Amino acid sequence: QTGSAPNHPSDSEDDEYITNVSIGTPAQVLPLDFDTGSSDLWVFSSETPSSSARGHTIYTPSKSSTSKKVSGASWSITYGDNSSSSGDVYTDTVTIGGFSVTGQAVESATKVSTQFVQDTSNSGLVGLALDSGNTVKPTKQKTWFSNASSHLAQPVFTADLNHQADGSYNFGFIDTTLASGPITYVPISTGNGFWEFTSASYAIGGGSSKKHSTDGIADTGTTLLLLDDTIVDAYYNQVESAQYDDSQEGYTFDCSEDLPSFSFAVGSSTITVPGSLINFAPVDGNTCFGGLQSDDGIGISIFGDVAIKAALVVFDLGNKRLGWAQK
Ligand SMILES: CSC[C@H](NC(=O)[C@H](Cc1ccccc1)OC(=O)N1CCC(N)CC1)C(=O)N[C@@H](CC1CCCCC1)[C@@H](O)Cn1ccccc1=O
Repeated sequence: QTGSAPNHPSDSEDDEYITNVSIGTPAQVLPLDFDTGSSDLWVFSSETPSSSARGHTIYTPSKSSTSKKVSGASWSITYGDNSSSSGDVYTDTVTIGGFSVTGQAVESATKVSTQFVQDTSNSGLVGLALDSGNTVKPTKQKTWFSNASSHLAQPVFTADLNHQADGSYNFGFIDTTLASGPITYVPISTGNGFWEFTSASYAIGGGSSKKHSTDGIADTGTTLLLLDDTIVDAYYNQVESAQYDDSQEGYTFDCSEDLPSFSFAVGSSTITVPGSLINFAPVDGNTCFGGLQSDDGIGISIFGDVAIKAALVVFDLGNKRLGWAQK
């Protein structure tokens, strides 16, 4: 058994990637943001204050014949960008790309932070990190992929994200035709509950590769590529008009500049992010914001959408490994 669902960028900046998910009986279809950096499936619902839910599609458990309230359960999550949400928990049938999981924990939001209220491109998140990161108390719940994996042809899923174009999340199979190069696998460390791996070196443009160990996570829920300051400073040193813009809290440069590519090691291979993907978005006039920025010393680097867009990424739970193939 397999599943295949299209995704699309939420806006002209590729800020998020949205996939339609069916919840309940009859199906209630919500646009959700798949996040391999967290482990809760939560939705705007009939329990979300209507002033907060305006502009969002909501899940109404009472309209689903297969919903069950998980008595005494609650959840609460705060993300890296300080957005947050919390609420109570139901189980229901959740179908993604034609593959159904029954008894999936669907976390219903009774509170959402301003960022979520304002971001009407999604009606919640599907967490696809490891189960250990789930926030439901008193009993942790499993992710949709964890519940699905034992029934899928293979315990794997792939992320294919594209700049201003549709992509896919495939479950239970790997469509190698989505990639231009071979898949290189690296082991993940599961201690923090993320798809966490180590990259041994990087290169800027056609330059020589520099040994630099990066401990990072593959995170579809993060827009940018966030790496150590030394790497980021070295990169923008190669961009003539680049400067650190305090108000934007990141490097900006003249939009007309040709940006160098950025390559990072995956095992004995490398993935190259073209400069065009690092010219992330205009901020004003002809000043543009970079898709490669500092990880602010948060102790872990984040290979977010800017990096994932350059590759087909294989999340292999069965073998506890991550696969990267150039696109
Ligand atoms: C340094 S983690 C920052 C990251 N949030 C972003 O990447 C947001 C995404 C976004 C874009 C547009 C509108 C709304 C939200 O976008 C920016 O912050 N941007 C994009 C636009 C740029 N101009 C400025 C910088 C983040 O918390 N991700 C988490 C998932 C997000 C939460 C917010 C909603 C979307 C999904 C998550 O995987 C990060 N995680 C990873 C590991 C552990 C904990 C953790 O929490």
